[in-house]
Amino acid sequence: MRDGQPGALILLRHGESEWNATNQFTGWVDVDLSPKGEQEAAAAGRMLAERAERPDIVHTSVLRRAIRTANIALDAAGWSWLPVRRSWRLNERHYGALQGKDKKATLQAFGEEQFMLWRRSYDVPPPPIADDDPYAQTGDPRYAELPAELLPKTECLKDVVVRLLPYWYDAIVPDLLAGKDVLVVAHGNSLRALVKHLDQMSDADVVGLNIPTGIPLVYRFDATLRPQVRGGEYLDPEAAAAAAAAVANQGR
Ligand SMILES: O=C(O)[C@H](O)COP(=O)(O)O
Repeated sequence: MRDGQPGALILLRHGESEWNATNQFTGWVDVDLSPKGEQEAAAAGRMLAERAERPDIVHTSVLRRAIRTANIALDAAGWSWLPVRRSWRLNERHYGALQGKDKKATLQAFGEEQFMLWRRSYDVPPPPIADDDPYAQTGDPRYAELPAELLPKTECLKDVVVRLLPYWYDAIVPDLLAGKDVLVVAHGNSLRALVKHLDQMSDADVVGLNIPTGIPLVYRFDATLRPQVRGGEYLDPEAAAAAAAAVANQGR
């Protein structure tokens, strides 16, 4: 918390999930952290305690890999008592009919161009998931109050920007402008959407942006909420660069 200037924003992608480890498209499927992911979450918490502002409030998606990452990191930092809010608007991008599919097999079946269009293009969503697909969210009680037209069956990154921004402006920006430091624990593509917005990246440039698991990324702002450093500052920049390159190469 600080006087007269916006608080800091700390972004944290969940630790490695079970399906990151097995290289499967995940999206809204509610997989757990892998043992390595639990370790990454604890290490992120220790890094935060040593090198970052203590947040005044924490936000997570409603997916357990983000929720558990936040819990483990906060516990490791000694901050388990912090208030936490959750929203589906911070969820991973819905990966449509690709949810559950092996990334390498998908690359081999559809080729590099189509694979990368689905993974990284700004406005081409994967095919929609069928309601009776075992990896669809049909009947999931956590989305029961969402009107059917808001519950996605697939999303491109542009769709994520559109559903994320109301939460950004209504739930996060007021705290930042009040000088509070905010931790957001979310996902590779929901954080890509947020970083695109913060850095005013072009649709073309965001294609090359990859967010590593478990390494806190800190944004500090000027009075008009423009980032002081474009792209923010990773607390472990070398590890972040290596891990982001590994994310970019998934499937190969
Ligand atoms: O949902 C997923 O599969 C991952 O969390 C993000 O995957 P991507 O890096 O292939 O978009």
